[in-house]
Amino acid sequence: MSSTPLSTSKYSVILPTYNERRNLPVIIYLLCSMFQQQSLNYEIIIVDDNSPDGTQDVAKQLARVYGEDHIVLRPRAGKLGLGTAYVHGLDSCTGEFIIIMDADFSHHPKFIPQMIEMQKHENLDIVQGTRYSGAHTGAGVYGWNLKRKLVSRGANLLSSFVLGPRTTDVTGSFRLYRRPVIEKLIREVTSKGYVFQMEILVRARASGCTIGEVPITFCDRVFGESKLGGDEIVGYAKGVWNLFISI
Ligand SMILES: Nc1nc2c(ncn2[C@@H]2O[C@H](COP(=O)(O)OP(=O)(O)O[C@H]3O[C@H](CO)[C@@H](O)[C@H](O)[C@@H]3O)[C@@H](O)[C@H]2O)c(=O)[nH]1
Ligand SMILES: [Mg+2]
Repeated sequence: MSSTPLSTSKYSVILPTYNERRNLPVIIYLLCSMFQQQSLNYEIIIVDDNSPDGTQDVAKQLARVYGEDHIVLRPRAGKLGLGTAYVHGLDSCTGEFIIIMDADFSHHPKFIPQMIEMQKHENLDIVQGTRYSGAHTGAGVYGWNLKRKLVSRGANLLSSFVLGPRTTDVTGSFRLYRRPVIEKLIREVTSKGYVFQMEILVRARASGCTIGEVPITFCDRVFGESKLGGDEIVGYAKGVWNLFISI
């Protein structure tokens, strides 16, 4: 246990899950251990879209182990998309700060203290984990094939070129927000799927939010499969266009 807590604020993690039964126990263990070691006040909101693999049963067991004040299950009836999962989870958050991340260990909780530290030190609205800056720290993507790397780089280049958000990783979804900031931005966002991350960051820049970046390593999942399909890629391109004509 550290003697001086990093912060006295409460942190709410929104963890969207779809078929993450095998990943959930470990990510929850890593999150809870990190928050306890840092003496931070926290809750984890699991937004599960009725996963057929029984993710919700595992979530309920974890709530019994770690306490229902720390693990909150907010299920939905079916697979309704990643963007709307955050909107749904946000309604149940009680912390002053919101952390969004993936449940498949691609986003390691060890980076969260750095994100909190940077937010406090620079009094920022948003801190995002970036895979595309700070390569000397080991930041980057590990485990993706060339096609997936090109899709990710292409998506970032497209939005940088068209929308100029001036951050290095607009599609990444490991972020810390001040709660009022994400609550305001989320009301403006129209995307439902993976494109949500890019839209919210572009809108954040347009409305003058202060944004910091912490380099992160993104390792591809070990268990299960990515839910990113061709329709999400088409949806992304449409999202860039819609923002271009509306902002
Ligand atoms: N509730 C819910 N959760 C979902 C859904 N789709 C995906 N998820 C959850 O969202 C997280 C990310 O999904 P993955 O399928 O693992 O995404 P990825 O292909 O690894 O993509 C990652 O990189 C992208 C950019 O490069 C990111 O845009 C994306 O958010 C994610 O970080 C996982 O926890 C997954 O269970 C959905 O429709 N509903
Ligand atoms: Mg993943």
